[in-house]
Amino acid sequence: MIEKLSFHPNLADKPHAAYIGFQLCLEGPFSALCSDNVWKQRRKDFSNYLKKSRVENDYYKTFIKCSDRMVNIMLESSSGVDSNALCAAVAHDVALKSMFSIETSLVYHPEIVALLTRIKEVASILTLNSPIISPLFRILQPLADIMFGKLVELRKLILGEIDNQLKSNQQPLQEELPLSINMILRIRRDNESEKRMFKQLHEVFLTSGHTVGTKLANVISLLGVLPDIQERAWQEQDEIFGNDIRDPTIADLNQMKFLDRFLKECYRFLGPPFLAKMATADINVDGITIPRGTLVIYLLRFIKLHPKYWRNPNIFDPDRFLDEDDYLKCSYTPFGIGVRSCPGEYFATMFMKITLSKILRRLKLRPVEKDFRFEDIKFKSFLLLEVENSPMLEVEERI
Ligand code: HEM
Repeated sequence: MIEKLSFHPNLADKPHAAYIGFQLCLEGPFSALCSDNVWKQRRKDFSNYLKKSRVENDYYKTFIKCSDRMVNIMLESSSGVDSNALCAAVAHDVALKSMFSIETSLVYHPEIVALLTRIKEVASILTLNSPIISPLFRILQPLADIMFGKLVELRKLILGEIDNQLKSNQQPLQEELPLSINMILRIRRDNESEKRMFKQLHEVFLTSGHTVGTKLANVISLLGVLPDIQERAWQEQDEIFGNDIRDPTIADLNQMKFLDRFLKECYRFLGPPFLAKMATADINVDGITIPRGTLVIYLLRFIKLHPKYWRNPNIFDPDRFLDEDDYLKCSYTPFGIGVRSCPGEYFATMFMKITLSKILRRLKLRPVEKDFRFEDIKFKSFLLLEVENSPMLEVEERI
């Protein structure tokens, strides 16, 4: 049923009421309607800029550089690693370099990262409470504008840099420019408003940086509290690399089957808790009619932990994915499903695998608070499901 619904052309719009927090700051594929030309064009852009060949050829070096920097910072953190702050910073550095062609070192500026984190939290809270907040929307809009106004400095920096890049590209070859510049060129050509430009840039920034930062931090927390799993993941790295300290190649990454299963199991616990869609016309599926205008919410959290679909669903067991055929494809959808599914899946997965490979080979992680176990982890529902009480992690170098 979910599969049929997800690929149904009349059930692909993200209803504004359900994603209201994000409406305040996004205006691109994420929040536009499928019938809207903005969605078609931006979706094409995202898909083009995030395709496999581009990720492997254009972004690989950035992934390696940023993950090296992150491992070094972890090694220097004598009082323990706050994976949330570190991963958010690294992910935004990666996003700015790959999508905006801007070199940053946010890893050394926790105050900017803290601001970004607050903003995304407020947007998530607005979204999750939209039925209550919708009537107050008019009152909240100016407040939100003031709050997002705090991003002005960062925007200025980004736009200033983009302007420089535009000046040095008098006759730009669209394909070779970063995603953000291509978007701006088109927005200016079509005389669209500055506001729209900010929103679109913010969308690129948020979708590429926030999601990856949050998921990477959560995955590292889980690794830290699951010592047996961490050991198995390290053994796999040891079998592939032995004492060789080279960077992982694409072929190496493809060999990391246990790491793949570990990530999938992390996503089963940590993917989006829900997806919301709107029927734009009557839909008939399996004898059921969903009338036009119906808000359809997929309760993914419920499905991903339901004993009908998963053996021992509350146990963290990457090996359940060894016999994947046993599981219904649609009970596992961390990147969404259908025409609105996430175009950044390969980008996110590749960066995360490179970073985890580097961490596993060099470091052993354990919670500073010795008794902290997987069972102590609390999950909280934002737009993505997140770890609420990430433990500070102690780092030991593997020799
Ligand atoms: C671990 C990281 C990520 C996760 C878990 C994730 C998850 C998701 C989910 C669940 C959706 C909604 C799908 C739906 O409504 O059916 C989505 C949409 C989207 N994601 Fe991601 N994402 C991640 C990384 C990225 C990255 C790195 C980018 C871009 C660089 C990106 C860009 C987008 C865009 C543009 C959309 C909107 C697609 C549309 O509505 O047509 N995401 N993502």
